[in-house]
Amino acid sequence: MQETIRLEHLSIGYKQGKARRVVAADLNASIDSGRLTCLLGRNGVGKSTLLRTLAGFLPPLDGRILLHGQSLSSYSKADLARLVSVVLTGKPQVQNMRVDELVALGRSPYTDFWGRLRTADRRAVGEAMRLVGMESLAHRMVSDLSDGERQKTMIAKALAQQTPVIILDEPTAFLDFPSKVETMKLLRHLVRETDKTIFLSSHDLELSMQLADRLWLMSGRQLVIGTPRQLTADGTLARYVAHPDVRFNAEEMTLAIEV
Ligand SMILES: Nc1ncnc2c1ncn2[C@@H]1O[C@H](COP(=O)(O)OP(=O)(O)OP(=O)(O)O)[C@@H](O)[C@H]1O
Repeated sequence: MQETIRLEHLSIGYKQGKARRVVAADLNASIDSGRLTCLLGRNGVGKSTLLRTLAGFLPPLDGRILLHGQSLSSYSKADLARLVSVVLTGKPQVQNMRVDELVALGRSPYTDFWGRLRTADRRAVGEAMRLVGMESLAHRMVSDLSDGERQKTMIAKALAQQTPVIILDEPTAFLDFPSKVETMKLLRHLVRETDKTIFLSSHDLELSMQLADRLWLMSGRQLVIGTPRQLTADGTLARYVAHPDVRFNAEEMTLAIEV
């Protein structure tokens, strides 16, 4: 287990002409390998903005991000593609291809100009589809997939990329309950077995509380970080879910709805 990503006085948000829309400011934190870290927070609080900034898709407004001790902005696109894979929400732009072809795009940092797959690439693609349970749909068109199947395909593409860091924006959003559990358990297993760094956002609070090693809770402009046990013990999670009809069981880390 070691520090992979460090946020130093990081401010995130959007530039609109000369105006700046600051979503969160002065974030200081680090993400370790070998741990599953889940980012929680209400709608619109800035989770996707943070993930997109950590992935290098959005420039920081202030401060900096270090990846393996080096400024994220100093990496070339090619180097970054071998270090960080990203699964964002929303439909992939490529629809007119087969599932196995889309997953194989995850190998592009390693293939030649023509994208020719070698044995090792094919093996990585097959293994990634097996891990997410998409082997039987390998030859289906992406445009014909359900939302959940498409989500799994995108996770397989990220796994095929074989990067030490994986960033996922709501990877369980469209999945049915067993698939949510399987996906979270797969990611948890991966960080342990391969010492990867996995950072994901989620609205599945119970799953995150029960399966994450660390939680990041964004609220207002604040970021609270701790293990699920710590954030339960200090009342942070109870405050986050506070609602007259919701009972938070801190012992079992479950939620019950009063009817
Ligand atoms: N391209 C953009 N330009 C300006 N503001 C944006 C842009 N994209 C998002 N925002 C704003 O930034 C804020 C944070 O949005 P973000 O998508 O990061 O939230 P989120 O926590 O991921 O929300 P959700 O849980 O609903 O997905 C919101 O107020 C949103 O309206």
